[in-house]
Amino acid sequence: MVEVQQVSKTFGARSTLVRALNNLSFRIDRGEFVGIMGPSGAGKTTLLNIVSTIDKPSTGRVYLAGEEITHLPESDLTTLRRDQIGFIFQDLNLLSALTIRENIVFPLTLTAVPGQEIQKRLAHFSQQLELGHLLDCYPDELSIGQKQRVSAARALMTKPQILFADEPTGSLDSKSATELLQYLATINLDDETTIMMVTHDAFTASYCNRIIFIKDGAFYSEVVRSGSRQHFFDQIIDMQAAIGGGVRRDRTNRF
Ligand SMILES: Nc1ncnc2c1ncn2[C@@H]1O[C@H](COP(=O)(O)OP(=O)(O)OP(=O)(O)O)[C@@H](O)[C@H]1O
Repeated sequence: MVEVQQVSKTFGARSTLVRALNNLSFRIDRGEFVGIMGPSGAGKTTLLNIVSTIDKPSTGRVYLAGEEITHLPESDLTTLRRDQIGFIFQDLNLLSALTIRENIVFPLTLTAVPGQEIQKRLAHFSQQLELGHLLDCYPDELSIGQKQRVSAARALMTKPQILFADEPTGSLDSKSATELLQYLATINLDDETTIMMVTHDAFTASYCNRIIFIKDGAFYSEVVRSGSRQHFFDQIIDMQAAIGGGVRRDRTNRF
């Protein structure tokens, strides 16, 4: 579903040159729920931006659902984003002049999805994410956690093949975070939505099936879940300790 081949990314030039990604390669199969972790400055957000078509690599290739996206013209990227990709990013990008209902259906307004189907999905996702009572409110009237759930519902409305998430629980209290993660795990299992999620948090990461650790823009290691979530969490914590370099560690027991 995702293939990253020898991707490098540099910013700036000469004395200000920063090598954010350095010859990075990996793949994510359809239906996987993969976490990207690593120390601050490792290149996680740069990687997510490149794989999710927001930015381009300096060198290397990226394939999404079998299609090389690295050299696709902007018009094709727009279609790809609209039809196949969902985003849950930290800056929620909700449109303040629109109601929650309008925000959630917004990605489908320019598609051929029939109105009846849009209403069906709206009912489904607003029920799943407990947003039914908020549909006529405006974003400014909602808490951060509620806005994050709206952002998730909006991302899921197009039934994306792949969902990209950047610290999706970053601004949530632990109850809301757990609910959102459980929901992501459910759509990953039930709808086979492939998920790639950047996070610093081992508890959040423990909902994934596999974690790719990067350091200094390069592949460092990976951990695959084989047993309980608690055991996976412990393995992630151990890898964070091994990788060092300013990784935030939170051993708090949230299970
Ligand atoms: N637009 C940019 N211009 C210049 N340098 C950049 C730019 N974006 C990222 N960088 C640099 O690239 C490196 C990787 O940054 P990136 O944000 O991808 O790391 P990260 O792993 O997501 O970090 P954090 O965990 O702190 O969010 C850092 O050294 C950063 O300063």
